[in-house]
Amino acid sequence: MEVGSGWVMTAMVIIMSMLVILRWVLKKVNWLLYETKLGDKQYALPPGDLGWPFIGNMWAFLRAFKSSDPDSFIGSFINRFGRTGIYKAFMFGNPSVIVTSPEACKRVLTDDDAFKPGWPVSTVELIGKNSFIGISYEEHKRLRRITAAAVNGYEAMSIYLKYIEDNVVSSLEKWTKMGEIEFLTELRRLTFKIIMYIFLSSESELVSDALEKEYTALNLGVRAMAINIPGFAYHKALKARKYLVAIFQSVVDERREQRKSNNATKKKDMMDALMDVEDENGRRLSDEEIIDILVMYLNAGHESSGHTMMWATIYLQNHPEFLQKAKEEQERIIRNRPPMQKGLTLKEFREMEYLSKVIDETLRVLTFSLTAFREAKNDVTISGYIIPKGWKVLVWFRGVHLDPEVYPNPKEFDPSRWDDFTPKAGSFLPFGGGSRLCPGNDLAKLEIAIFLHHFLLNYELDRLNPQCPTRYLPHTRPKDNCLARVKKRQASSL
Ligand code: HEM
Repeated sequence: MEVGSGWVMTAMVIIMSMLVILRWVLKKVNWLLYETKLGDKQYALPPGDLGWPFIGNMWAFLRAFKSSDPDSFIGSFINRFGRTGIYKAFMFGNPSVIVTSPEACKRVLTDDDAFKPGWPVSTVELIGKNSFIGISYEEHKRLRRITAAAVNGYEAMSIYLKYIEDNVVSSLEKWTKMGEIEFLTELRRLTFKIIMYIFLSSESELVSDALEKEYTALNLGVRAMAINIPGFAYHKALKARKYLVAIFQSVVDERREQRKSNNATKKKDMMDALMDVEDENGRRLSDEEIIDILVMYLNAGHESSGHTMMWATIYLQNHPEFLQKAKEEQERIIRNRPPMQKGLTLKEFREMEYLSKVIDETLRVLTFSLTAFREAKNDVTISGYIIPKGWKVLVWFRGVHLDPEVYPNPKEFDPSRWDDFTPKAGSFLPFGGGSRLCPGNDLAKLEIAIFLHHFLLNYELDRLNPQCPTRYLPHTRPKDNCLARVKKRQASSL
């Protein structure tokens, strides 16, 4: 009996030792594959670890972002390697460096000589190789100049203000009659309708709703593992892209026909601008190029604004004192309005000082765009560490916005932190920075402000599950998409 248990013990010790050795060996695979070949430079890499073979740190990333504490992912780097603000890791299939300090983020976003876009291949497949994340530096510069002016700036905003306001007002009114709604889903439909109008002059709700559904599937795939097998999110996303491309192709065909028949009375929209643009050799954009730009812009231009509107509403409702202050400002704007004026003006939008702080604070706490991807064009030194040529760089916006050393008590929603406070360079990046700064930032803020203006004055949100847990992938949202009733605000309900 005693001899038998001795054997069992020995076998267990051997198995345990083998497991420990196996773990050690596996942990060294990525180091062997990616670090040793750097020679002496490997010693100047930032601190961190490249995780397991193939999956790298993705398991840890997904585990954290599927839990209630997504920041435990970066937290584990800080705990293990200190607050260096720059860590090596293996993300989305590539050896990478994650930057989380304002200085490093700013440098990566603004140094176009050292960095180029570095989105995962799977993302480029879904958004399009001719979209801004797949084209050359020069081509990006040219297409950006043409498209950005049409969505941002004073002129564009004054053109779209009335359309946005009319649709906000009618949507809010409609929602009060719909009973229980997924507030987020409805906001996304609203913002999608607006961006469809700006780009395609389309007002068809049927087309708009059908496309928006496909975008939901597309976005689920963007943040998922790139497994192209039926049933997986990435596979569904590829199918959604195919469908979107087919629809946009028919829109392009139809527009080309219209233009042939010289329908000159129609207003010019972004589609016309894209069809008219010529490079220095007189070359025009192909259908594929136009379609990829549309796929990208229509996606970027609605998800983010819809989510931000929802969170601003939730945060305000959770803080009656801030809601009251924001409401009073909007009431003041209405009181000071000339009697004959109908609807908001850009001047009034600029006077919404407190609301602007509410929006900035929402953008910070939410950080809709978790990260942006770049790639080092050469060996680059940041904060004394080397980022080797070809390695990906993840600009971790969320890390900057929720860093207690940059924003005390960072998870607390507090618009007053913006009183007499100008964030130092690189520490407030909701729209990114540098040559790829979001071209829709003004438009997004305008949409959100118009929505909050009308919501605060006349409505309230009655959530069915106010304690509903939050999901962080693909974007931060309540699990139930904010199931709620939108009600007319009673005079005494504050
Ligand atoms: C709250 C709303 C929004 C947020 C938080 C947001 C955030 C961002 C961020 C962080 C980037 C930078 C990505 C990078 O550096 O690689 C970006 C880029 C972009 N955004 Fe937005 N965005 C918003 C609204 C919009 C709107 C309304 C539009 C369209 C009208 C838009 C169109 C784009 C495009 C086309 C890019 C790529 C720019 C380039 O690569 O040059 N975004 N956005």
